[in-house]
Amino acid sequence: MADFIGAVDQGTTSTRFMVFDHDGREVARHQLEHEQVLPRAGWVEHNPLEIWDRTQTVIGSALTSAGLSSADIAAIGITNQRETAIVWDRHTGRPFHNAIVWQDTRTDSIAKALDSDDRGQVIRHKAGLPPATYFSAGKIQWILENVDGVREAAERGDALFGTPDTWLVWNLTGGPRGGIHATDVTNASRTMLMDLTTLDWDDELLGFFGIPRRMLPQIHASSDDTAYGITSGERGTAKVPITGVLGDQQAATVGQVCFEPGEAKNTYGTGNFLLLNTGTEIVRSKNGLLTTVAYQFGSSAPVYALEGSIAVTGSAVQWLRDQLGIISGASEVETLAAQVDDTGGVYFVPAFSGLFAPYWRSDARGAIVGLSRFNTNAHVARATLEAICYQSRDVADAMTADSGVRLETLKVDGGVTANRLCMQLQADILGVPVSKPVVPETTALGAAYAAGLATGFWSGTDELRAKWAEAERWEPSWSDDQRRDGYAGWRKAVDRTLDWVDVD
Ligand SMILES: Nc1ncnc2c1ncn2[C@@H]1O[C@H](COP(=O)(O)OP(=O)(O)O)[C@@H](O)[C@H]1O
Ligand SMILES: O=P(O)(O)OC[C@H](O)CO
Repeated sequence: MADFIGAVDQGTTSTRFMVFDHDGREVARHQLEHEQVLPRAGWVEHNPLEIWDRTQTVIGSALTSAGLSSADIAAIGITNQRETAIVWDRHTGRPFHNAIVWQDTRTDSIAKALDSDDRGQVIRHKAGLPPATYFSAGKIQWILENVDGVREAAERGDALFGTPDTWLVWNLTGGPRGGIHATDVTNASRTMLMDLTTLDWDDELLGFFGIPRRMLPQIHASSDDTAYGITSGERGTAKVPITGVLGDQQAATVGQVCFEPGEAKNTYGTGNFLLLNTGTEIVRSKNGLLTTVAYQFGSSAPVYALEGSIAVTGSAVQWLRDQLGIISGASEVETLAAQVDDTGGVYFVPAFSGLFAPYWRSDARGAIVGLSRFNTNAHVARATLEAICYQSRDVADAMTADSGVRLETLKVDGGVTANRLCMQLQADILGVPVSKPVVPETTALGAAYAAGLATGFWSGTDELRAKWAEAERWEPSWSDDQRRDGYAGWRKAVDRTLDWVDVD
């Protein structure tokens, strides 16, 4: 009897496999990091074969550690870092190039050119995204133009494109021996090639980037009991149906059971991703947010979201550790920041590779401003935590402006939420309570939920909603004046970072 659902969470820094029982409780997990390949300033790559190898290992090890076999797993869900582009040979399974990761900025000139004429507006309208280096299409174009033989292979139908979900589904279902080439609506909505209204690849968008349609996977619902096939049986993954696929931030939205319009979650990891469910309505942002597909379960209508994507939040804490050396582990930032009552006038804007939402300024670079001789490492540490919260405030304000929805509570998850001081600062800076669930692994849980809904393991969203429970809550403690003045200082600091580098 298969009593469990498995979930692969293929993230930017690591890949994990988790097993959940019918109550949504974790019964097994294994996680492995992969190399961050940084060939030049601004370039970030992953080795797709390493990711595939890690995926097989974590599945096998998690099952073994819990004394389970694949016969105990009713279905698998896959969730993944989004936008990251992989192009490979359908006959050999060998990638033509390393994966170009969502953080990579090599396609700056491609993005800029699109925004210099009408194409930028067409893309915004059809795909719901602003031209930026973040999305997959420019990365595919770069591979087609810079790697020998790929364009010809793509025209012949021998080169396949996929985000990490597609790469893993194809490999898990047999690879060159009949692997299924598929993606879901949420991942497709991040490529810049899908029309949000038709949920299909769009020829005009494909034309902007010179991408042959034959390279692209079939788009399916996020929860589907047949489209993604059955695992082929290598290394502990025998004959399990893959019935859920969705991007990691959308999976966290599902794991946080944000099923009603107006419900939102914020995930604090390498970057931050705040998603607001807007229901079956497509809300086009006028304030620098993305319009994206939140999920589609089976044949039901797709549910959309507004998203504020922030590139650098938890990774700014890593920078304090690795580059400045003022802490030796991420959790130490809390102790250091708690040594002072405030930042002593310091603001840190970690615009390491420009600013994502709501600014979309690739000409910005990081700045620490407001320094006086009085300031210490502790002020910088506290300013780093505040920067995570102020960037989230920027996107929350943009969401209110776009949708009219004023958050009543912010549901949070991700690695940084272990930092209680940061969560208190978030409540103070937003002026709304911050709430963290009992199961912090909302991303893997959301993928498991999508997979389990498809097979009837769970009956529907009402059953899932009943499983959500609060573990911790932080109430705002700042006065309105303090909140207003603090935010005004942040906006001034952001201004200082703009127009810093010449992207041409
Ligand atoms: N106690 C902490 N305080 C602040 N940041 C933290 C803390 N613990 C972890 N982090 C940050 O959280 C991030 C990892 O979170 P995680 O959710 O695993 O991210 P991802 O899925 O993006 O890899 C790292 O950038 C790390 O610096
Ligand atoms: O892998 P994560 O958790 O850093 O998430 C990355 C996002 O999907 C990028 O859009």
